[in-house]
Amino acid sequence: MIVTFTANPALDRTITLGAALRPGEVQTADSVREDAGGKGVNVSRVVAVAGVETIAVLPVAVDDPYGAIVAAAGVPMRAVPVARHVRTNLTIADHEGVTTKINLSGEPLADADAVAVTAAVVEACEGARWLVLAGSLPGGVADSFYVDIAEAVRTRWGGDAPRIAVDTSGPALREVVERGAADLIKPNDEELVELTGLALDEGALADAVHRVARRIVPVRAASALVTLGGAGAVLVTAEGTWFAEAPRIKVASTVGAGDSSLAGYLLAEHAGLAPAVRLQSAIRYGAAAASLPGTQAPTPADLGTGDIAVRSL
Ligand SMILES: Nc1ncnc2c1ncn2[C@@H]1O[C@H](COP(=O)(O)OP(=O)(O)OP(=O)(O)O)[C@@H](O)[C@H]1O
Ligand SMILES: O=P(O)(O)OC[C@@]1(O)O[C@H](CO)[C@@H](O)[C@@H]1O
Repeated sequence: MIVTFTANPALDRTITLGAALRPGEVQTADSVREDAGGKGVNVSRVVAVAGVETIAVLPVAVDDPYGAIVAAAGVPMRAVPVARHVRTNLTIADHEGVTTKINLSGEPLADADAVAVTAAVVEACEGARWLVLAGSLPGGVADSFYVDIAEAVRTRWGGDAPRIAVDTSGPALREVVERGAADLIKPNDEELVELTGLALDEGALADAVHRVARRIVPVRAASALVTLGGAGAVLVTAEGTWFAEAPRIKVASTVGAGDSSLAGYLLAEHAGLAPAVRLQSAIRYGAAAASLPGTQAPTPADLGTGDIAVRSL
């Protein structure tokens, strides 16, 4: 079972244009769609459609329509009633799949609600193999919120605690890494640069990612899946480093591609597959997500069948 926790969920509204985005002008959209988003929800959606047990723990006000949208999407959920309402994030995808995303911070989470969601995550982790802590933190909680949750889970479940994957950014990611709280982190290249303060040499991107990520793995995080958009992804563990290029696809919307990669990695790990195969699964799921509109979750049937070459670095 894979438990996810999304501290700051989002309703994702995606507007698709039949032309390039022209800032400052009035344009007519081709279509609009809404998906229950937020990084952990996206991971749970992919895991659920792949037939693996999952539960998405979410702070959702009782009168917030977001809860019903998650349920309608078929994502098993543990909704923790809170005072705040879920934000709406906007994506504009142009005719070539170029994606402009505007995220809101959302309302702050009250102290008592933060205590309630922490307790719900701890309880949901009984018997789980992985806990995924994902997305930005809402206002009102400390930058160490994910670290505090990880500690609460490990204190409660001891040797039976799930392994913990974290996909966040900025100060929340820094706390997780400085405190060595994660078994797996999933930064993209920009987040890795922000985290380490080190630049990536564009000429040999995968080798540069390997060098920079080695400053963190395995001492500050047991492993890292660093996604590089259309350039692929690098997996760094104590045992080795592997790089795989992404397949060429027609991009519809890259929103949620990173979450699908993480889900693909975890599904392969859950199935007991080797690191290189986990990386291939991450790449396939990420590429499938990028080829689908909005924040649509890829199913196993959406995955490409072409060879994904993996290189050991
Ligand atoms: N243009 C693309 N072509 C092919 N595959 C892509 C493309 N963009 C993304 N992918 C796939 O998705 C994975 C994750 O993409 P990316 O690094 O952009 O994630 P991210 O920045 O975490 O995204 P998000 O936060 O929106 O989920 C890549 O490793 C790759 O496998
Ligand atoms: O503001 P955060 O929490 O960092 O990111 C939120 C978000 O952009 O992440 C998902 C894509 O990864 C979307 O469903 C959602 O809108």
